[in-house]
Amino acid sequence: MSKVLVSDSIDQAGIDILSQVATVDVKIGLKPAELREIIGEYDALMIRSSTRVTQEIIEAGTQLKIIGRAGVGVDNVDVPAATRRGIVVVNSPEGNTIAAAEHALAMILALSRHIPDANASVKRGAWDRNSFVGAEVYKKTLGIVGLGKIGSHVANVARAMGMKLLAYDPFISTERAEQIGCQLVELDLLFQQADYITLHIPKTPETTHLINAVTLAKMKPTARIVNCARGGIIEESALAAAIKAGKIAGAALDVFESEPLGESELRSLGKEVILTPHLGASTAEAQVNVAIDVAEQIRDVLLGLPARSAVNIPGLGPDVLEELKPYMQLAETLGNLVGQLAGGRVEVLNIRLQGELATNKSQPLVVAALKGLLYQALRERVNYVNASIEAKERGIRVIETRDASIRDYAGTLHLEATGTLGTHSVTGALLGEREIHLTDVDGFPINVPPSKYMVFTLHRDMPGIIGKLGSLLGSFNVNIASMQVGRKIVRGDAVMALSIDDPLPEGILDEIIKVPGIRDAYTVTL
Ligand SMILES: NC(=O)c1ccc[n+]([C@@H]2O[C@H](COP(=O)([O-])OP(=O)(O)OC[C@H]3O[C@@H](n4cnc5c(N)ncnc54)[C@H](O)[C@@H]3O)[C@@H](O)[C@H]2O)c1
Ligand SMILES: O=C(O)CC[C@@H](O)C(=O)O
Repeated sequence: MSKVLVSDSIDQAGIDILSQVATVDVKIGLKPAELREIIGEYDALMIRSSTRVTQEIIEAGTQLKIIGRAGVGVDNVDVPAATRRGIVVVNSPEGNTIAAAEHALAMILALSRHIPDANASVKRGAWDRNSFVGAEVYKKTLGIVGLGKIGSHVANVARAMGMKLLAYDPFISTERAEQIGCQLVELDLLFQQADYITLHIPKTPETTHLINAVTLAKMKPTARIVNCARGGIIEESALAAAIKAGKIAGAALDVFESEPLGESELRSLGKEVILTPHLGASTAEAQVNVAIDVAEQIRDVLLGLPARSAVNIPGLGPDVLEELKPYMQLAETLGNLVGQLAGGRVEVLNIRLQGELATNKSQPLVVAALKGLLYQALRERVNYVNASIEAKERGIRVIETRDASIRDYAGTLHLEATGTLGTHSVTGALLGEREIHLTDVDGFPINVPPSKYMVFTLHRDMPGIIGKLGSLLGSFNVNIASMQVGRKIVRGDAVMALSIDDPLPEGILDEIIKVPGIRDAYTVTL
């Protein structure tokens, strides 16, 4: 059974899912050296934001197949190091969207009405109504930096509160911004006009210290700024100085340049500054969402299935992936099969997507086919993350063609592998949306579900050949589960596909090839 290490606090709903397929160890608060010491035993690691998964940890995780981040940001994971090692990194891009957006909105209102300090003063025994006169957000301008998932939800709620919305996001269209009721503007204009500025962008080299002494100087003296995105987008020393000097009115921060927040001038400021300890995602609902989302992906990857939100393989929405998953399994099976038929080193892989597949995203299918093709060479080392890199390094040329015409099946996938030992091809389709069927081998039509152990022969279609092969296998105690012949013309060349119950014992393939009429034979394990 696989082993999963959970090294940050994760909702039980996630642990329950992982326990269906793995032994789960929950060890919270491990020091880096302790994590490095034990990570080698585990197939999967599930974390939140506290565990730092450095290159050193990744290198020590010799069995690791997947790292699951129960949340959005993967800035605590060395993703390039994981990719190099073929480890899938998954996250939960949407599980805590609402929680983070509501935290930002709560910060805006709390800043406007001095809720934290007013609360603290009443609890101290005071009844001071004069020190906490606030400001309304109604008809005020909110500047949203980053109009993605969280920024858009903030916009929707803020609009309902009667705020005027400006947004800056160089990657979204004016139409999209207008749909959400935002006017897309340049950053400087947003800084100049906003009464409230809320940040919902990732931390990148471009966004690091986006809020600094220079940009703070562009803001209104009454402006308040909220950061529930990532620490480091605001230069904290410049922010503290600007607030002290009255250059802006206040700030609410949930995230910090260094977490946990250590010595900081921000701690010493009054009611104009609100600080929370990275609580954006900390709602019961969000924690259940992200735990389930990530645990399901870890479970899938441990079962050999693709993950829907892998950050280091081509991104696909969950809906698209759900639809493609069975076809990805088809592609992988066909890749594995054609690789074994071709034997030797494959130099060119032709992939034809037919029917409904021709209009689909092909990249995941190509990756799955390559994963299957390379399985014989690389075994468990090849996966959806590194299959393309491995194929490239081996000089495998991939040629992709599409044919939208629909023949016998809604969608078929055809793979042809040319290698040092010749060319072979296989075609497959899905029956009833999930059941894989081989529909063609080397140009001969067949219709068989693939099985774990198979034998294929290329032979002359002539009387007695099936009986002779059956007797030969019987004499070696090989039990045939099913058999089918595919031919183009009567008494011409034909292909036989046999499913057998156990692996073909050594040496029997040579005996099969000696049967008169059989020209070639292949044994395959899928
Ligand atoms: N505080 C928390 O606990 C918490 C919880 C969840 C998410 N987050 C953080 O919130 C942020 C937003 O998350 P999301 O889910 O909305 O992400 P998202 O990817 O849906 O949206 C991010 C948006 O930022 C835009 N963007 C990128 N670079 C930009 C730039 N230089 N200037 C302006 N816009 C830019 C993108 O186009 C995108 O629309 C992330 O940093 C995420 O890590 C924090
Ligand atoms: O509470 C957490 O795990 C952090 C959540 C948040 O920062 C995220 O990136 O999803």
